[in-house]
Amino acid sequence: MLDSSAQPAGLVLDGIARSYGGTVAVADLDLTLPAGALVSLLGPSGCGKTTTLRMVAGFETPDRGTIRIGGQEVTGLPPHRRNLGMVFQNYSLFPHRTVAENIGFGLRMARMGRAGRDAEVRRMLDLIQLPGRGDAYPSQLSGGQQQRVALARALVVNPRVLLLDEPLGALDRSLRESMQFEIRGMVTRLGITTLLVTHDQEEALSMSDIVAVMRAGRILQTGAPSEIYDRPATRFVAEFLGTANIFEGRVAAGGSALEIPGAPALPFAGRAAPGSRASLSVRPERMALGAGAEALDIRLDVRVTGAVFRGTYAAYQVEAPALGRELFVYRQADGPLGAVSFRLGESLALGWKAEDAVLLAPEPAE
Ligand SMILES: Nc1ncnc2c1ncn2[C@@H]1O[C@H](COP(=O)(O)OP(=O)(O)OP(=O)(O)O)[C@@H](O)[C@H]1O
Repeated sequence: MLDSSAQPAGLVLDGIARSYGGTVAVADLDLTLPAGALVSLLGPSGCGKTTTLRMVAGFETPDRGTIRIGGQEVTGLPPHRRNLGMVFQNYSLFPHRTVAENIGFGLRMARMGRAGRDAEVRRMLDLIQLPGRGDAYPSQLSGGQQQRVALARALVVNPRVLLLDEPLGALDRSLRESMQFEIRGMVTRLGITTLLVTHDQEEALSMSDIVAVMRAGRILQTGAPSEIYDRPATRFVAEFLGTANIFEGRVAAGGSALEIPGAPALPFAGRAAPGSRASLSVRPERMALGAGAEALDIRLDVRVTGAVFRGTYAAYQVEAPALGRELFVYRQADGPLGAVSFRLGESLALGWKAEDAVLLAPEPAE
């Protein structure tokens, strides 16, 4: 078997930081991309994603820290000596050059001969499923096709790392979804180490091997998509990745349940110091309503205050008098797709398992 520890990581960011005047854009960030992995930086606007990507590309110099690609330090190298491929949302194609000329541009810069270039361009056109379209101009292609050409232009030079900055941001929803599959498939086939920057949680979760959630210049949590979604480390991560029911209270004597005045104790997975303040997160789809709630660790009486049809599931808002608040519950369709089966005002049991209540760590100071 291959010893993966013998292979250098695809890309390593070691303690990189960058400030502009008094603004800290990126603060001592560590991130390792295993060779061939697609890793995304996910976070809200202004959290430092683009600055991080620009330091990897060589458009910005870190104030401190090092960047290594395939084991080689590149921190001080200019962009053209790093051998990277880049696709940006607004990194448009040359409008007055054909698709083939656009794709072959990097090879011409590298002084590859005509015949070699033509063969490579044909190979890339097949890869992006636009065979025979080399003579078209960008304006004759759809937005998704143009973005595929931009991808081909980035990949044709066999870069060591591919950088994608909101590559699907300009596309409409249905096209974005098919492009997510396409880019994911291409990265897997080529085995190219890829860093994706996005503020779209669905895009990060569906495309990545590893997601790093950023806030205010720092990474809050790094992990496989299912890991950060199901076991968020902090309230910010829980809420940025989707809807979360957050409970705040004090840890009970045994260290494994949360006490909220007036409500039954809420057991959770793991342990915390008895008497300390703590928060729990429970995803709406981990909660059960009605008959499904009977045998679960936590049961509350609730009343339905909102019900909406979401296609493959129904979303409910329910009021829990014991907690004095509303909660969100998603229920997969068991009959017709996602049909709403509970009525407004109906009183029901709500329940969840202790293992689905995730203990959150305090948010690091900004
Ligand atoms: N050239 C610059 N001069 C001054 N401030 C900058 C510069 N570039 C970035 N910043 C600041 O650094 C912080 C991080 O910006 P950055 O663009 O990296 O965030 P981002 O997460 O990529 O956001 P967005 O998704 O909106 O692009 C912001 O506060 C931004 O205003």
